[in-house]
Amino acid sequence: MADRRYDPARRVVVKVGSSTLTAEDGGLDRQWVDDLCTQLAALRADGVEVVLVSSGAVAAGLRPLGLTQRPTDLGRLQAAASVGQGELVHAYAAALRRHGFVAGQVLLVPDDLVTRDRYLNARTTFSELLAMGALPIVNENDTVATEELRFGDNDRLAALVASMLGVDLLMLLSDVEGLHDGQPSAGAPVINEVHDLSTLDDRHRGGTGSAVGSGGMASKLDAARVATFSGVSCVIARGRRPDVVLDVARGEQVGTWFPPARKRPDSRRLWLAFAHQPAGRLHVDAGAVRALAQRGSSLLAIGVTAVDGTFERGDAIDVVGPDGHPVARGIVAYDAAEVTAMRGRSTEQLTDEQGDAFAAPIVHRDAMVVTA
Ligand SMILES: Nc1ncnc2c1ncn2[C@@H]1O[C@H](COP(=O)(O)OP(=O)(O)O)[C@@H](O)[C@H]1O
Ligand SMILES: N[C@@H](CCC(=O)OP(=O)(O)O)C(=O)O
Repeated sequence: MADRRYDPARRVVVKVGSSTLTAEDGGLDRQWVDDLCTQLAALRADGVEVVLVSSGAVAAGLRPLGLTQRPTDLGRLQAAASVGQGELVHAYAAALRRHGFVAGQVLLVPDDLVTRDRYLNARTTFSELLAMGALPIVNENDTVATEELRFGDNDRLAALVASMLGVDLLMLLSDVEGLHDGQPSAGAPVINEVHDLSTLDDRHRGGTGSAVGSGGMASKLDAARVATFSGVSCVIARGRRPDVVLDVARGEQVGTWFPPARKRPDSRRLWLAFAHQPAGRLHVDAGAVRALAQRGSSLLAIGVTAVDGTFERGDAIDVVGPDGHPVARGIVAYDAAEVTAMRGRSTEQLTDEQGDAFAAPIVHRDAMVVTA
């Protein structure tokens, strides 16, 4: 078809938000869950590998616990999620089974992706589930995630899973037609395509979102950044649009499309860029930014102007340009005190003074991913 945006996807992550899953009374809309599963099963029957990231645990837990509205305190939110997650997966598993497919539950917390061996382990589990024809259903492990150690919203979690699995397409299904050029309630039109996320501003990032959702548009745009950097197409579309999953998977012009920004970087760099939490920041001068971003060089001490944080050798750090924007993330070869002592000095000066002990770059280019 001439008006396709991209070739039909062979491997997709579909994320559905609480705002789409919930009925008028705030509980789980089982009829919509059935309809979604009919679409997912049709894709799967066509040979497309599908991972579903579904919010809605808290929403699904409200009614069984006799709650009439979403609690605000962490303890009761976690209790509601504990009850609701079972309800949610049961609803998906029952609906998929009617189409002959099996669901597998995957609950993740950020630590599962931060440590390299756990990241690889999670990736293997997904691959095995997909190879066996099952449909992984993912959510944050809300009952154990703490305020400080959360993905925060499932848009980010879905983008990390899409990046980790190297899928072709990430679909973020919400209660809006796509990214509006301003507040949807004020009649701002939907943007069809976004080729450069840096052209968007606060008008597009909007507020925190609907009453039941948590991230709003800002978290979807952050997810689009992670996806497109990872070589994954991203589409934001309305979850209740008939056949939305099938149409978006085929590349039809639905919602807002964010084409991949680059070819998929290698898996280790993607993990470094997104899953890893930086332990500190290195501020660098404009010359170092050019060397990293344009020439793919290693970061040398001479370009470092300041050091934030108390990191150890081997920790992940962000490299920040003179304007305060991150330009790269990498594994640092020295601890914070050593980098502080070395900063601004040439490799020759350092070798003259210290011998070979400080001759290596601060961050070697093989252990760095440029994100600017
Ligand atoms: N520029 C914008 N375009 C579209 N939606 C926006 C925009 N700014 C803010 N929003 C809000 O984001 C909400 C969707 O986010 P959220 O409630 O977190 O949904 P979900 O539960 O699907 O993740 C919309 O209902 C809308 O009110
Ligand atoms: N993990 C939570 C959902 C958190 C979340 O990101 O919600 P949403 O913004 O609706 O996608 C739950 O299952 O209720």
